[in-house]
Amino acid sequence: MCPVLELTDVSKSYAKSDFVLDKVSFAVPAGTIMGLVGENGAGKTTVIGCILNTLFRDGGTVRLFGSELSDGDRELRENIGVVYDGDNFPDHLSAGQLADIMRGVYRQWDDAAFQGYLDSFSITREQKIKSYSKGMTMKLAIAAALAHHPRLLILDEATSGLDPIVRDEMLDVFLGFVEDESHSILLSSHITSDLERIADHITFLHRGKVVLTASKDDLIYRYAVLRCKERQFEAIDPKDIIAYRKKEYQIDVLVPNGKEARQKYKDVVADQTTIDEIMLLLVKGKTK
Ligand SMILES: Nc1ncnc2c1ncn2[C@@H]1O[C@H](COP(=O)(O)OP(=O)(O)OP(=O)(O)O)[C@@H](O)[C@H]1O
Repeated sequence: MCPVLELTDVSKSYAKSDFVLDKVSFAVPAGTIMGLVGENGAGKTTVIGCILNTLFRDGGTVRLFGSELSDGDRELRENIGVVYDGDNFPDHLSAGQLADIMRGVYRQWDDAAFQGYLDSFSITREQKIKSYSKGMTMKLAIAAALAHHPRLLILDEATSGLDPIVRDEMLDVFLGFVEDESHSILLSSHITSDLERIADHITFLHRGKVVLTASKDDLIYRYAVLRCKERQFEAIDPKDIIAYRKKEYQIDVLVPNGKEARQKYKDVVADQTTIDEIMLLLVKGKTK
């Protein structure tokens, strides 16, 4: 089966900005959740804009469900649900009024499903969005994105700003969504604990480039960080080093296979790592 979403060498620059999105490639297979992480300004929102054609790409291709999205492509758009961190809808509307609009936008709009989400999120049809809390705003956006039965959900920092309880609830909704193996999610987030909980794969962006893309289980259970003294560091084969960071008393070295490294470099401590630590090493560290 072809990936639900596939980016190949997607590039983008902005006028009056040094930032360049540089040949970004990754794929999101059906039934999986891809986490997109990177420092502020790494290019996550730009990637999402290029996927949705809201930004003009300088080069590269984006394939959704095996086809390229064009501006008037209603069929493909029906199959994508999008949730942004900020304002998703005009705030003078109520959830009920939003449903009336969405019914005209999406052929697949399912009012019963929308009502089901509203009920489970404790949102009434009458209350105006302007009086919502941040959590309610996000829940409404997620309900609206899911109610037209998309196959791909794109979430740009959709869980940031939510308290741990609401976040946990939303993560369960996302996991429920991908139980259908034709569904997928691309989720950009700073909250790496969320990604550790739900992502199947993680793509790390740094200064507009993909610096690493791997399965979450590999990142957590296969990759490792070696804690080295200078002389131990010098003995490490550069081919084994993804990134390293010199600290006051030790050098942390990210390697792709902790088990192999433990056998090869017997006197070095090799720790299991976290998405946060990997991101720090990729962003603040160096490559050999
Ligand atoms: N319209 C624009 N014109 C010029 N530069 C822009 C524009 N939009 C974004 N940029 C620049 O592109 C870079 C990437 O921004 P982008 O919003 O994609 O990053 P991000 O990873 O989503 O960041 P954050 O985590 O802070 O939301 C930044 O340096 C930003 O200033």
